[in-house]
Amino acid sequence: MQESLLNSVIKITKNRDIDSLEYSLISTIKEFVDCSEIAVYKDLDVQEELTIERSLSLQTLNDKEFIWGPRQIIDDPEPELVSCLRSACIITVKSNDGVEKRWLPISFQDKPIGAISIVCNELKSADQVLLNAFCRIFENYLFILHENERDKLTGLLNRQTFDKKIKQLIEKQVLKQHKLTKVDCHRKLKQSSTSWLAMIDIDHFKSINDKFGHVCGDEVLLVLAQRMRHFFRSTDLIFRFGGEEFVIVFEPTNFESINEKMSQFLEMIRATHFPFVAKMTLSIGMSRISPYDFPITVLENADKALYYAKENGRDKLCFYEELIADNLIDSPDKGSDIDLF
Ligand SMILES: Nc1nc2c(ncn2[C@@H]2O[C@H](COP(=O)(O)OP(=O)(O)OP(=O)(O)O)[C@@H](O)[C@H]2O)c(=O)[nH]1
Repeated sequence: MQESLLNSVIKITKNRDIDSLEYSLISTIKEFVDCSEIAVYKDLDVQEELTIERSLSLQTLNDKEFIWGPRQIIDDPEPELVSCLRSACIITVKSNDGVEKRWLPISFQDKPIGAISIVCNELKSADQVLLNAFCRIFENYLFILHENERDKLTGLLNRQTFDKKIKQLIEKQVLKQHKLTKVDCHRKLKQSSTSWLAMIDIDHFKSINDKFGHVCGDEVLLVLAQRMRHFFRSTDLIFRFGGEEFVIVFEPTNFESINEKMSQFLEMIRATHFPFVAKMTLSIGMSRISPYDFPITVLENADKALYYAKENGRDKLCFYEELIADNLIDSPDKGSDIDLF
């Protein structure tokens, strides 16, 4: 027991990203505690309101079979989960047939940010001690990983994590594509839906710095980052890529939807009153992420579209694929001067 426990701790602390950490935590709990369901919940804290996402779950079907549940926003969370998140206390509910559901809070810098739920027949006191210990290890390690993945000023994902995250996304798409080729008619239906990458750059940001100083420039960056977090879905990955440059990787959707969403975003930014600057605009270059693309190619494509937007009046959204189709930019073989790592 002691040896396998140590091995589990080693397994948990081997992780280098938060998604794998959640996966290890659930598998470890499953290994040591006899239960039928485990899930990790997160409070996404959108516009200071409780917005709960179930980031990962495991449901046992029988001795050998279980299913992993995907990331999902919970529109109607159970009141016990809400209480657990609000009070940072363990909440337990026992049904008449003896099945127990327990919610354990997960805190980050003393603030509850999520919870682990577990369903089992009877939670023995030794299991309770283990569960609490696993949650504390998870919390501590979450803190370290969070610090490594995030940009210090804005709290958005940093550039160093981009490569890993986009590779994971492309791998997922390739797998999906393989499955769909087996069901050809399904593929036709889904063809127009792909992931997208947006490269966003503030227009004339240097003049904000020059006029008001770097600290005020930082404040503008911070407000923009908050606006982006509130405007886009929690499942979209938002990176601060460089000084005043941001990259967003979107979940699969079709051209019309992403075009509309990004146009609304530009409109929202135009209407926002930023500190020190009454009006600020953005230029955006977009590129489709195809399953067999290299991350650098996607970035280069979005960068070319962004460059075109900057050269053609700024405050606009340009799609790489449209620019190519309309012969407005060079063919794919010509190089770009994007500086990668
Ligand atoms: N405040 C602040 N400024 C930064 C940071 N990183 C980069 N910058 C500044 O961002 C500015 C970027 O300027 P440029 O690349 O010339 O572009 P721009 O003025 O935004 O003009 P266009 O992109 O051509 O519209 C420079 O003044 C940098 O010093 C940062 O972390 N904080």
